[in-house]
Amino acid sequence: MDAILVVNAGSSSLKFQVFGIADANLTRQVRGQIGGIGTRPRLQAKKADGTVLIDRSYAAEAVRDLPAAIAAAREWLLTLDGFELRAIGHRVVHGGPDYAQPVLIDTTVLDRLASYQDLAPLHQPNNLAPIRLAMEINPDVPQVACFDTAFHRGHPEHADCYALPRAFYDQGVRRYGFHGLSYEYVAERLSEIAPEAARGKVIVAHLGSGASMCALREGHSVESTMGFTALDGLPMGTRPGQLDPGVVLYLIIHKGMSAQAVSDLLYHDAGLKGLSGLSNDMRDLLASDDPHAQLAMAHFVYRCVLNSGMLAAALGGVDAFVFTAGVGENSARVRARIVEGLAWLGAELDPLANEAGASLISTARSRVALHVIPTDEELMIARHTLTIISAPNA
Ligand SMILES: Nc1ncnc2c1ncn2[C@@H]1O[C@H](COP(=O)(O)OP(=O)(O)O)[C@@H](O)[C@H]1O
Ligand SMILES: CC(=O)OP(=O)(O)O
Ligand SMILES: [Mg+2]
Repeated sequence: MDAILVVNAGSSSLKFQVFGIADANLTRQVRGQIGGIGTRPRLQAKKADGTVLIDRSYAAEAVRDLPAAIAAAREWLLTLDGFELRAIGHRVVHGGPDYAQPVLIDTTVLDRLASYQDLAPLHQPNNLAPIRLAMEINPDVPQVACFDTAFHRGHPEHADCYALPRAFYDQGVRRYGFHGLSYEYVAERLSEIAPEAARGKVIVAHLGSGASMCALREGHSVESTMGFTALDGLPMGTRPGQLDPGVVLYLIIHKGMSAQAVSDLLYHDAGLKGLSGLSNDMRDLLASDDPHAQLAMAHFVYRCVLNSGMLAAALGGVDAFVFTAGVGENSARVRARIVEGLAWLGAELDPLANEAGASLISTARSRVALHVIPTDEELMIARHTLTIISAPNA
């Protein structure tokens, strides 16, 4: 069967899917991931009908980072047969000022994407490594890069800029926003399950290991909590979220930290991990009664609520609020605590629906419809990839 392989390297997971192509349509064949990288690594993959193909746990040290996960996933993917690889679609987190659309990859594109590596050090190297590998091994299989930043590129300039001298904006110092493939999918899915709300003012909270929120108006992104890099906005597994830039200056000037040491701190040792001193994995914090774990949780919830207020202001109101990604899809407790903080917007949780993992978790009288929509970044990547390889000049 002709197939597209999709690869999505996040900060705590490597996700992959195989889609069959029949009559220019995509059919999901295999969906898998290595999640919990560095904490509780687990390789899982299923066929579209739910048949388990593999479910294997590893010691934390055995898959301690993304490169190790890429190697483990590759080894398993090579055991799959029955697929004729027609293309590979990749999530590439940073598209910089150059890419507002998915693109067919060649060495020029690859070099340009590599030049954004310092703007997304936690992701970009892991997004590009599988591309290089496939170029070497399968040079004839087309590869397509799909960007987290692309969905946000229509922001008005006053939202896209920082209050810095103009030259910096022209050089690419802009508020890009990330998780765009997830927001693109959620916007589309919401238009199917709640078309009226989807035409209105919607906040989507993508709460995973990386976390951000997006304000959607009529299905289009108008604001994001993330900016130039994926450090801004909400606190995350290992990233602090919004931080006074004065802290960075203080660390360099008064604490003698090098740029690399500050980068390591902000990308690897801050966020839930830094504040709790325990773990970057929300499940560990939820299971702990350690006061530092509880502080990290309280901070996360508080910042989610504060940022919701900011996005509500950007939209001038909120018709619907959507939870997605690892924490948003799976933790009823975190959802309940965030919704408590949204009561001032008229949001009212249906606790039973929330505990049951329903798709609609608000009461009938809630002024904000509350949804849980499992994201599918890989489906968006597969669609973009198919479009690009089907174009006449591809
Ligand atoms: N049942 C759960 N309760 C709370 N958090 C969860 C649960 N399941 C997964 N998570 C969290 O989801 C995060 C991973 O989400 P995911 O969207 O896959 O992240 P990423 O793509 O950024 O690697 C992890 O931090 C994990 O703790
Ligand atoms: C951009 C980003 O933070 O992605 P992820 O949540 O997959 O780590
Ligand atoms: Mg992710």
